[in-house]
Amino acid sequence: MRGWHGLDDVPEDWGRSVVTIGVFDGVHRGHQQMVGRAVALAHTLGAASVAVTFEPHPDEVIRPGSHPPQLTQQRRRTELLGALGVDAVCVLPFTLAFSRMSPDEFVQTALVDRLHAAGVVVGENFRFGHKAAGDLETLRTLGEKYDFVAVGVPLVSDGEAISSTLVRERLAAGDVAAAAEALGRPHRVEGVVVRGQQRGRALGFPTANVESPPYTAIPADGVYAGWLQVTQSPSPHEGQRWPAAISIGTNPTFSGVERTVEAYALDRDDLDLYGAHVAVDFGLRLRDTLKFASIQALIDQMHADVDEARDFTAAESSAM
Ligand SMILES: Cc1cc2nc3c(=O)[nH]c(=O)nc-3n(C[C@H](O)[C@H](O)[C@H](O)COP(=O)(O)O)c2cc1C
Ligand SMILES: Nc1ncnc2c1ncn2[C@@H]1O[C@H](COP(=O)(O)OP(=O)(O)O)[C@@H](O)[C@H]1O
Repeated sequence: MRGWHGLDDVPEDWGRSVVTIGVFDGVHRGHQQMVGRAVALAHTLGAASVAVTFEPHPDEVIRPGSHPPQLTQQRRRTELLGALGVDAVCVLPFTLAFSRMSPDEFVQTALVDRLHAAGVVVGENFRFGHKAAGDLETLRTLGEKYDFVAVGVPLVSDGEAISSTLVRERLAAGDVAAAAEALGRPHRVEGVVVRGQQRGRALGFPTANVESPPYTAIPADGVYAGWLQVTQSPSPHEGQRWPAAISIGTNPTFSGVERTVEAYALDRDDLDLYGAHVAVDFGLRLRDTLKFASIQALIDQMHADVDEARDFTAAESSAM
C-alpha cells in the first residue's frame, strides 16, 4: 500500500484509478462498505484503488474552533484504510484555498488530472467543493464530462444510520459497546504513558496514564473493560496486548482536577510503560466514576471492576 501526502506524491506514470473520497474518521462500517465497493470496482475495471482523505479535519478549516472529537489519528486512519485493500491512501492537506475550489475544479485537478479516475465511489450523502455545492448528482454529471463512473453507496445502518457523528455521540454517552458496533471494532484511544500521582501502585492497581493528542474522542467519564496495547516502545513490551480495566475521570475520591485516561493491565504489576506509545481499546462500560467515602471502599470496588473486566475480555477472546 502506498501512502501519499498531497497530489504531488502521485507518481507521474500512475495509471487509472477508482477513487473513494471522505474524511474517513473512524473508518467505521459505513466507510468499510464504501471502500470495499471501490476496491471491487477497481478489480472489475482493471484499475488501482485509491482512498482520498483530508487533513486537518475540514470542519476546523472552514469554521475554526469546530474540530469534532477525532476517532482516529491520521496514521491509524491510513493503516485501517490500507487494511481494507486499497492500493494507495492519498492525504490531501485541507486548506482554505483548497476549500474554495468549485466541484468541477476539484474533480479535474485531483481526480482526473492526477489520479486518472475511471470510477469515483462516495457515500450517498457526500457533498464537496466550495460551499458544499457538489453532490452525487454533480459527480455523475462530471463523470460524463471526464469519462468516469460515479457510484453512491447507501448508508449502512445498525438500527441507526452509521456515521462518524453517531460514533462520537455514542462515545460521549459512554456507550462504548454501541460505538464498537458501528465501528466494527472497539474504539481506540492512543497516546503516550505519562506519570500520574503515583497512587495506583499503592492501591494495588498500577495504571498507565495515557496522554492523547488534542481533539481525541475520549469516552464519557466512567469505568470500562477493554484492552491495553503497546504500539510503539523502546521497551520489551512492544506489540503486547493485555485485558484491562480502564478509568476515565478526575479521580473524585482524591478530589483530583485533571481528567485522565488510565488503564490497569489485569493481573500484572511488573510493567514499565512510561514513555511508551499505547492504545486503549474500549469494550464495555462497567459503571459511573464515583467519589468513595474511603480509600478502602474504592479498592474493594476496583477488585469487583477487575473481576468484571476479566470476565468480559475472556468472553470476547473466546468469541473471536
Ligand atoms: C478499574 C478502576 C476503577 C476506578 N474507579 C474510580 C472511581 O470510581 N473513583 C475514583 O475516584 N477513582 C477511580 N479510579 C482511579 C483511581 O483513583 C486511580 O487509578 C488512582 O488514583 C491512581 O492514580 P494515578 O495513576 O495518578 O496514580 C479507578 C481506577 C481503576 C483502574
Ligand atoms: N498492570 C499494569 N498496568 C498498567 N501499568 C502498569 C502495570 N504494572 C506496572 N505498570 C507501570 O506502573 C505505572 C503506574 O503506576 P502508578 O503507581 O499508577 O503511577 P502513576 O501515577 O505514574 O500512573 C504505569 O505507568 C506503568 O509504567
